Amino acid sequence: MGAPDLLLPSVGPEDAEKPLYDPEILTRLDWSEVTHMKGDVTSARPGDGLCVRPLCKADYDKGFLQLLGQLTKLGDISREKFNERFDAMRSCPGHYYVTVIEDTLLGQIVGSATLACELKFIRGCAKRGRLEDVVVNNEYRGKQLGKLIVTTITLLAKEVGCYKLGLDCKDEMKPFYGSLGYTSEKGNDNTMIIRF
Ligand SMILES: CC(=O)SCCNC(=O)CCNC(=O)[C@H](O)C(C)(C)COP(=O)(O)OP(=O)(O)OC[C@H]1O[C@@H](n2cnc3c(N)ncnc32)[C@H](O)[C@@H]1OP(=O)(O)O
Repeated sequence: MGAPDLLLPSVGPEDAEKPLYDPEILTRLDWSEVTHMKGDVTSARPGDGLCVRPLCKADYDKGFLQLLGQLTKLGDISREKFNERFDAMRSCPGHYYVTVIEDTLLGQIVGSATLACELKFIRGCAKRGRLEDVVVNNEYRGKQLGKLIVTTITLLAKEVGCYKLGLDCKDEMKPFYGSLGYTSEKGNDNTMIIRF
């Protein structure tokens, strides 16, 4: 028996394409009351060559992390570390919905956002959603992909039973989220944090 090939990918092709969450949920989103998308764009009809779907491990090779690098500091993330984090998320069904837009013609991830769900005791054991890590590749901005990915996550949160969906953003982003139905609550428009 020869020495193991160290260049082999750590996951087989089937595992690489396995979605983080059931993509069927995306087919159930109700876009009927969304009026802010031009050209009747939805997650099912995102535009020529585009596809909205859950993250999969193969996206490591499709520029997913480089895209997140346009949002914030990324750090050094090996394939192994990425796969471990992906598996940890997939082992908590109903909690992590990392959703991407792929340009299928180029095989590149060009947009992403995450719905993270938090289970509560309050409100009769309710579920609260958080919209996280919204980013569109800078070469694709201004083409409604930001609106598309945020609206997809908003409808997804409703579909999976969140009673509310929150986000933190800089002041300059408030008009963007405001145009998509998000509001600051009266007397509670400051989110306070402690960084570690
Ligand atoms: C909860 C969070 O994750 S907050 C972090 C948000 N992400 C970032 O700041 C990362 C860097 N920025 C980006 O990736 C992109 O600029 C995004 C995601 C904010 C917007 O993506 P785009 O694809 O350019 O947005 P899209 O084309 O859908 O624009 C929608 C509307 O929002 C407006 N808009 C877009 N970006 C901004 C902005 N930074 N500030 C104010 N308005 C904006 C557009 O002018 C457009 O208005 P229109 O419909 O009247 O033409």
